[in-house]
Amino acid sequence: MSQLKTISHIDGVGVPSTPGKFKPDKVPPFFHRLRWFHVSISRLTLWSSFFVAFIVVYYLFSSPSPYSPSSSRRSLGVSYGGKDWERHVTRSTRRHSSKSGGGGLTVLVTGAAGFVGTHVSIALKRRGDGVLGLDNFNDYYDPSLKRDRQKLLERSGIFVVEGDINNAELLSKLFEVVAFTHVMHLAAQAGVRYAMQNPSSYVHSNIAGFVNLLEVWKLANPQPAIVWASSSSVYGLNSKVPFSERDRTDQPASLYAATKKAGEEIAHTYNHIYGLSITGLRFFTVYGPWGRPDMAYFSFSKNILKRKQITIFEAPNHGTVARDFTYIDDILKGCLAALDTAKKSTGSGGKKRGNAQLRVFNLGNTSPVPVTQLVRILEKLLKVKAKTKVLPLPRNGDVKFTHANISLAYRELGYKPTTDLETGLKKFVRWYLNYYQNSKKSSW
Ligand SMILES: O=C(O)[C@H]1O[C@H](OP(=O)(O)OP(=O)(O)OC[C@H]2O[C@@H](n3ccc(=O)[nH]c3=O)[C@H](O)[C@@H]2O)[C@H](O)[C@@H](O)[C@@H]1O
Repeated sequence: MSQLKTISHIDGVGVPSTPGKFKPDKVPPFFHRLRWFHVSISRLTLWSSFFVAFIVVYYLFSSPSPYSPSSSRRSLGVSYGGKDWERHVTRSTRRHSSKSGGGGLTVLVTGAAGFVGTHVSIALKRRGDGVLGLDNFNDYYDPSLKRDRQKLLERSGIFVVEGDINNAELLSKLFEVVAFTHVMHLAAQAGVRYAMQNPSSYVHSNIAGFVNLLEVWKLANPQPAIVWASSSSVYGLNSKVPFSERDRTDQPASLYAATKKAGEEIAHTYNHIYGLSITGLRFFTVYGPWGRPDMAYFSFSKNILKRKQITIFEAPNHGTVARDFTYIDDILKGCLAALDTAKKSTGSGGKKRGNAQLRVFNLGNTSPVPVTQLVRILEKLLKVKAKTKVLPLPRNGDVKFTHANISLAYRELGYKPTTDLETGLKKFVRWYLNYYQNSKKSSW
């Protein structure tokens, strides 16, 4: 009876509109079954609605509004925020005074799981500075190498926030939680030749990402002092050697170089309008342990060991292609010196309060080495003869040579590279064999 009531109350179908014509006692069994079926469907619908409502309410109350700052969030597929997250961030940025005189900086390192980023972060932490890493762990090259670098960072007490430099909300949150005194901005789309394949990734990271960071830094209070990675590639087709910071940089030979050059101009703008202290470092073909698999010294080593052919580019008329290869430890010293000599930004809350420092330095080795010589050294260290093929230098952004004049960096930063290519490659090869062969990891 209650079943019948339910049917008539919720579901009008099957209830006669004309009373008297319908005699429930004489309903055939088929109609009973039909009614029972309707009851079940209605109950199912009711309970499903309750269930859906419950899920919606639960979601609304458990996941905080994206506009509430002290909450846990998911953005670009990465979670951040919340008490636990903040505890990691705060612990990582705690300073420890040290005998070496360090320990005075609180640094955000973007691209911390990258090659230079890992080395710089660990060096800062070791001397007592507070360090927080930021990295999006993209797959431009094998992300497992980045994850292994992250483990190294974690062992040194450095927390790496997983996120993109284009995520303004995340960046603002970081500056809300920590009063960073400095930023070492190394996150970028690297690689000269890859720009032909994926041009937008260069615009996304090296231009849009950089502007996004600057927009956050200009508003930060205190504004941090910024040191960032430019590139020797800005010299482009410049033929005057060695390259000096005063030389022209308006002839980039690749989109990569153009985005780095654009970064230098953008840095000028933010320094001029907002009083941000900014130092650009023009790195010259940096190499060493935990390096980048897309670079020639790294991929040559892999292919030589696998007895695969490598391609060596040559300039027109069998001309030599050479690079001012610079060892990571020397670059590292230049980075720390740039941070230590960086003056404070002068603005706050988006307002400039005075002129701020704006610098650009070459960080090279001052002794270019032909790529053929790089291969000879690797053959000797790996004890394997390389199978080589010589091709003309492709028109995809490569330049014939690079050669740094480092007198300005020497004067202002005390920068003095001490590692020749063979010594540096010896250290790289030792690391490479240990990392890939002894640990049985598959190489990139
Ligand atoms: O100094 C810099 O600013 C730049 O240094 C490197 O760029 P690159 O010097 O081209 O370094 P590699 O890709 O390792 O190439 C080194 C040399 O090997 C040559 N090469 C490369 C690849 C190859 O298959 N064959 C070959 O002969 C290149 O022409 C170049 O002369 C980095 O990849 C850039 O991210 C960085 O900004």
